[in-house]
Amino acid sequence: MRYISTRGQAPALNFEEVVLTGLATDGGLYVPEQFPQMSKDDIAALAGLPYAEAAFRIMKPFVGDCIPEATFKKILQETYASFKHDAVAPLKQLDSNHFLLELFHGPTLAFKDVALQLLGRLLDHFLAKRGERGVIMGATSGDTGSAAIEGCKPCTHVDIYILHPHNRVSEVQRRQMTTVLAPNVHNIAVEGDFDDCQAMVKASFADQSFLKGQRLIAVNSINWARIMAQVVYYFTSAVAVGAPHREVAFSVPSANFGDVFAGYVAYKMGLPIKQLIVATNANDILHRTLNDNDFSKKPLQPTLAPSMDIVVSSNFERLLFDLYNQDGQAIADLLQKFNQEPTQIDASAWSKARELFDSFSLDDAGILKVIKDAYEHTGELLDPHTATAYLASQQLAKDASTPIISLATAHPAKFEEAVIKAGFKQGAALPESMSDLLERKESYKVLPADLQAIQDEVARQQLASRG
Ligand SMILES: Cc1ncc(COP(=O)(O)O)c(C=O)c1O
Ligand SMILES: N[C@@H](CCOP(=O)(O)O)C(=O)O
Repeated sequence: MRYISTRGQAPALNFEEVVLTGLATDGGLYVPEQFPQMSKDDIAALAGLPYAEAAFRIMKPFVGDCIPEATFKKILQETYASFKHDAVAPLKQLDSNHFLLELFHGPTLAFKDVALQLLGRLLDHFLAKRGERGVIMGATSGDTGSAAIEGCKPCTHVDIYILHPHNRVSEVQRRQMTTVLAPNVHNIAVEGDFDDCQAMVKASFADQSFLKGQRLIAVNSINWARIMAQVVYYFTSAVAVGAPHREVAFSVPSANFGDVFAGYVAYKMGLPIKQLIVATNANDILHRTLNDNDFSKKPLQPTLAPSMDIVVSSNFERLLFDLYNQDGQAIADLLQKFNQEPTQIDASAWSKARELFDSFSLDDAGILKVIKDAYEHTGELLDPHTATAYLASQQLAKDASTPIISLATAHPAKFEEAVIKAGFKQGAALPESMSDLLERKESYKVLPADLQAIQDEVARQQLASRG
């Protein structure tokens, strides 16, 4: 399997190189040159398999011969043994046709664990084989950070720097990152928003001279392995409700577009997906683009679903690249225009997207109402991100005979403020392993949203720890 850049100029890479490279040298994101295909029989054969075995069959074509089969199987078994639920991503039936895919049974209670528990292990495997160390820089609006730290903390070959927007993540989210006091873990609270953090991480890939030759690695969904691992639960959940003999729809809380793009990859691989609903909070750029072809930025608004407080959505570029028939130059031109002024995507590309995608946006008042109503009707306490997808699935489902699966992307215990504002006396309880989280010692540095200041800090820490 070869991977190519969405901007068309960077060299093609294999899986190992893609995992260790992050952003392409032309500023694009890597995607497989062709999507591997799963036949009806391949998909049907996933029924009843342990999650790690299904993951092996679905991911193997992406990995190619970069990892020996037995080693990859072992890595997957260890990865998914870290989840609290045997099914890893269990499906709960809410009514005759509506299902909730619980993706929060990993160590940090969000869907990011599904991919980041794997990515940490893949990085250790490749770096150990090469006898190298790497520096990870990641941006988080709340969940990627802790999942990346948890996934990479045991890695003996990496130092990790996570940038989060200061005072814009929930207290539980912040503490899940800042109370990990391992010597290779560094937290930076940036006086800005998530877009600032993500832009500085991407700029650091473009010019890595501050690292004096050390390798820079991405843990955001820039990294293809993140998307690849998320493709698996689209297959496993669809098979559980009748695929490949039946079409399935998904409703996905969305922001950086990595999760729903993984659904698109599953569709391209042959999974019979009838509809992908992109659900957003009040930061509605994805909804405006998909619904009205209004591809324009609006100022970022802090919301009660803070992990989705994103305007510049990284992975949308991967979808555009596919819709534009892999024309990297056209993507580079479009994104340059988008950065300067409101624009539109090409009409035929947009129409193609509309055949599969629908979209939805929900403000804070709506989120609170959904949390309350869903609890009354189903007994499920939804987190504020999941709430957007839950309502979207009810309002946008195409027909009553297609099962629709809403992705539950985080555990409500991470978002006490929203749960209390929705009318509950207290937030959901944290699991036993985290019961003392609010008393643990924290360590993080507050820095301005200034690239030089961030890179100086990383370089200083690297010098101090590695000499
Ligand atoms: C809880 C939660 N739900 C949904 C999302 C959106 O996922 P994506 O960025 O892959 O679109 C995120 C993070 O972005 C998240 O942390
Ligand atoms: N919502 C994310 C934002 C980063 O997205 P990623 O999927 O590209 O890592 C977060 O919680 O940090």
